[in-house]
Amino acid sequence: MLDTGPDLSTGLFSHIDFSNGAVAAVSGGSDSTALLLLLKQHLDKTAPSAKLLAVTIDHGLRQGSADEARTVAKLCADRDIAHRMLAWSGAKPSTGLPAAAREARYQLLASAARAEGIGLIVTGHTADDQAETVLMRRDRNDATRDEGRGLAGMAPATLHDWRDWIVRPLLGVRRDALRDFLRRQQVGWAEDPTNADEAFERTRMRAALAGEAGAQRMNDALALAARQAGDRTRLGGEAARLIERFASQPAAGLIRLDPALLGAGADRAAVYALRVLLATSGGIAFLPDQARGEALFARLKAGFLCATLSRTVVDFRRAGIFLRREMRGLPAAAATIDGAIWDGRRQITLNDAGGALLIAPFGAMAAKRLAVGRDETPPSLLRAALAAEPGWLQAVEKVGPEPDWPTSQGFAASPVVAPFARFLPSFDLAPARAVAGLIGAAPLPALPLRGPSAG
Ligand SMILES: Nc1ncnc2c1ncn2[C@@H]1O[C@H](COP(=O)(O)OP(=O)(O)OP(=O)(O)O)[C@@H](O)[C@H]1O
Repeated sequence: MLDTGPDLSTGLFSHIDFSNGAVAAVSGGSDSTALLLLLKQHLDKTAPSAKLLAVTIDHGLRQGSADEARTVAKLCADRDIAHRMLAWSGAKPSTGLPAAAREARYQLLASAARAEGIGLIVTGHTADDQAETVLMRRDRNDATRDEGRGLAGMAPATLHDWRDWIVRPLLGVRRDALRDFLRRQQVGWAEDPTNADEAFERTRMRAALAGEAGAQRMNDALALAARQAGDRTRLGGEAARLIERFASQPAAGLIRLDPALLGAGADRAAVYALRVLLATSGGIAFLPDQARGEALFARLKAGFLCATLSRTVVDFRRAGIFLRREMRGLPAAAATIDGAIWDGRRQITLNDAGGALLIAPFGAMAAKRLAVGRDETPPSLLRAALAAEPGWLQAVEKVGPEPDWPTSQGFAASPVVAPFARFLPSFDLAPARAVAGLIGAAPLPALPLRGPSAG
C-alpha cells in the first residue's frame, strides 16, 4: 500500500478525472508542496491543457504565515503554475479555532475553485495523517459511540457543500517518501511550529508513530482504516437499499417507513438507515449515536410509539412509521441570504422580493387552514410536517398576506440531506444518494474517481 518508489507520481493520480482542472491546496508544508510538484509532473505528462491552480490560505493565526504563502507563490512562479493567496478575514472564535479555520479554509478553497470553473480540490493528506487520525479516534473511543464508522479515517474523496470534490491522492504515501522526493528536487518546505508542540494530541501521536518502533503500529492503523472503510461502505450500501425499499415521502418534511423494515432481517443496516433519516428529518449534521439508534429501533419492534430523537418526532401508528421535524427549536422569523440553509434542512433561493422577506416556520395555525390529505396518510401528520416547513412574512410592513406555501413567489426551499450536506465522504455515497432521491434533493455530482476507491 505504501509507495516509496522513486517515481511517486506514477499511479497516484491516474484514477482521478482532471478534465475540469484542479485546485491544489498548498500550505507550504512538505506534504502539500510535494503534492503540487507531483501533480504538475503528472498533468504535464498526461493532460497538459488541464487547468491547475495552487491556492494558499493565510489563516493569519501565527507569525510567518504570510511569508510561507509568499514562498509558495515564488515556487509556483518558478514552475509556471498559477497561484492565489487568500486570507481568512472572518472573526476568529475563542473556542474551536482549528475547526473554524478548517471550515474557512475549505470555503475559501471552494470559492477559488468555482471562480475558475474547477470542481476539484486536491489536498496533501498522507498515510501518516491517516494513521494518526484513526488512532486518535480509537483512543477517544469514538468507535463504540458510532460502530467504528470514524475508524475508516479520511475518505479518498469528500464532497464539500454537495458541490466541490476534495480528493486526497496521497493517503497511501508516507511523509518520509514525500520529503525524500522534495530533497531530490532540491525544494524546501516550511515546518509548522505547532507540529512540535506536545500540547497537541496529534503531535504526541506523531511521536508515538515515529521510527522503526512506530512502523508496525502505523501499518496496523492503516490496515484497520481500510477494513473499516470497506465495512462502512458495505453497510451504507445495505442501508441505501433498505431506504429505497421501505421509505417514502408522502409530503415535504414527512418520511414514512414501512413497518416491514422492522422484520426485514437486516437490523444493523436498518438502524443505520434510521439514524441517517433521523438526522435528515431533524436537519442535523451528525447522526444520532449508535446506542440511541439501536434503542429506538428495539422500541419500534415492540410496537406503536411516539418518541423524539435528533429533533425528529418518530410516530409509529397503524398507517406506518412517520418521521418529521419537531416544532421545538425551529428558527425564529429572520431575513436570510440567497443560498442559505434554513434549519439545516432546506436551501433557500430568494426570488426578486428577497430583501423584504422574513423566513419563518409555516406554523401550526396556518397549516390547520390548508386542505391536506388526499391519500391514506393521516391529515394530522401532513399538517404537523407542513407546520415545520419554511414560510414567509413581509419584513417591513405588518405581517403580509397569508403565506401561500408551497407556491410562494418570495422564495423556493429545496431539501438538503442534512448529515451529508457539508461534508460527504465517498464511503457514504450510497445512503446519501438514496436519501437525496427520497426527499427530492439535488442529485449528486459525479465522483471524479475511477476504480475501487470510487466506492
Ligand atoms: N494554509 C493552507 N493553505 C492551503 N492548503 C492547506 C493549508 N493548510 C492545510 N492545507 C491543506 O490541507 C492538507 C492537510 O493539512 P493539515 O493536516 O495541516 O490540516 P488539517 O487541519 O489536519 O486538514 P483537514 O482539516 O483537511 O483534515 C494539506 O496537505 C494541504 O493540502
